[in-house]
Amino acid sequence: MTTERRLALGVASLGKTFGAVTALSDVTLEVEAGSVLALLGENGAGKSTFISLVSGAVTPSSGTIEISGEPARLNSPHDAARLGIQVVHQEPKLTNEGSIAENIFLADYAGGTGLQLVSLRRRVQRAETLLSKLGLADGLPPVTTSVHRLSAAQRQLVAIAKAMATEARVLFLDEPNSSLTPRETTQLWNLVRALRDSGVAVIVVSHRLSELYQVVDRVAVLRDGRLVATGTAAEIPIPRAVELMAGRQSAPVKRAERPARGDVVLQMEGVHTRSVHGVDLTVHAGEVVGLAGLVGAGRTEIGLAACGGEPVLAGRVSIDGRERRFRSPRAALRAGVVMTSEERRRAVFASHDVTFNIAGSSLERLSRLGVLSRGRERGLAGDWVRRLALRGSPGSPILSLSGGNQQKALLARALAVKPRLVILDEPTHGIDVNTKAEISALVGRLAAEGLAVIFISSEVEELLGVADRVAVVRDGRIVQEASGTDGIGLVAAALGETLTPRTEPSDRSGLPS
Ligand SMILES: Nc1ncnc2c1ncn2[C@@H]1O[C@H](COP(=O)(O)OP(=O)(O)OP(=O)(O)O)[C@@H](O)[C@H]1O
Repeated sequence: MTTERRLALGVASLGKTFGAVTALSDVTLEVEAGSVLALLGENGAGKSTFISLVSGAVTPSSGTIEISGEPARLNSPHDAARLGIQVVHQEPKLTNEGSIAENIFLADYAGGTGLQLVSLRRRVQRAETLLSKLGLADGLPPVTTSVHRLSAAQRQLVAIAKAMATEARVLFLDEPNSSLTPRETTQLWNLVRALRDSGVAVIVVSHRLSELYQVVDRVAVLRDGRLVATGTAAEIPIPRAVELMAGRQSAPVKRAERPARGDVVLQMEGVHTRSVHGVDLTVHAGEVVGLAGLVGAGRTEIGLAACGGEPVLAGRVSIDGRERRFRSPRAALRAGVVMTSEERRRAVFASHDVTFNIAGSSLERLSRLGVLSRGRERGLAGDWVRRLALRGSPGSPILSLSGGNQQKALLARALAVKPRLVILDEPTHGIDVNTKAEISALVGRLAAEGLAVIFISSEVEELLGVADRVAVVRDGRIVQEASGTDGIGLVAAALGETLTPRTEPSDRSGLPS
């Protein structure tokens, strides 16, 4: 094995503007073969733009790119792929009907001709060989298994295997661990280490810094589109990275002291829906109740049952002591119950601007005699843009915002209706560390003013910081409840250590029952 340092990727003075917005400016960076680089930055700092430029999806406005020491002109992702650049996105685009083997070797269909160049049997063999070379043979079901049967973590592994089937030399992983349990993340990092040891340059974007730092060698920090620091993980430890990302020292966000909880706002008694089985849950005014559990455990479905998103088949849902049978989320909204969706892409009003995306659920309140006041709409949106430090002007198309900033707009839309009860489903997915802490603090302040909150999160640390009480959900049931820092801490520890991938058949949470 050679000890010679080889550059896998080099960019010089790389920049990109979108109209008046400078997304990336004058970035010069080198990434060695056989290393893992963390690309850090707050929401809107330019990370996705960097990936898009280097992977040929977007053309730079300025600067140069070198791949394996050779200048590269990338006119398409295909050009970049030929030169060994691959990107695995947070939700990998896999063909659900296809098997693992078919997905990995999709490129073996002759481009555009529909011709199958390699027999199925051969593909199965090649997939098995590749997976065992990558050390994944035991982490995945047989390669003939259909991809739609896989967990989020297994889909990530298949997407990486697919990227490696093309002999990638530079692999970008965009928020690969954001929906994974700690155990799944460990498995993913083992794969990343194996790739690094085989000479691949792996560049990882993630807002879950403590997990990310388990695997990275070097760190590069972007702020406002500029590269503000590079160094080893030891030279730029997490607290320093967070400061560099923000451009200021971040004061620890203190948990807001809350007065004693108020009256019961939500009461669910023996609630059954298609996927919820006999749930009892009470949330008081001024209380934040966390719902913990695996992706797919039924946390979202409990929220949907409370807000008219899923028909209640049996049991009772009461708001402020009155039984309600909401026929739709819109009906629940009128009663002051609102839920944010974890599926950002479906929840944004894609063809509208930031203002409408924030004010969209408050239009009745902003209207007089049925006429919408544009001034009040803009005022409301502007207020939330400031409160959430949302990066993007109120008049910008929502899709021109970075992912994390779109997420903030959705959160603002829910809070702007001044609800009695808000159900937040993974509200900080894709949100940077500082903003995440600010959002927890904001939720705490709103609770202190009397809001009742259900906070769904797969990040146990976050629940520890924000929730007064945590209910653990498994298979559509609440299997455990805990309150107080110690109780929640115990639940958090149990979740962190024992969660297992969701395709495992029997006991899926491993929690003490
Ligand atoms: N197509 C576009 N049109 C206009 N502005 C854009 C476009 N794409 C990105 N931007 C802007 O460029 C800036 C950088 O966005 P980018 O998506 O690269 O950030 P990011 O670091 O990936 O953020 P996040 O952590 O939220 O994903 C943002 O201000 C964003 O609004």
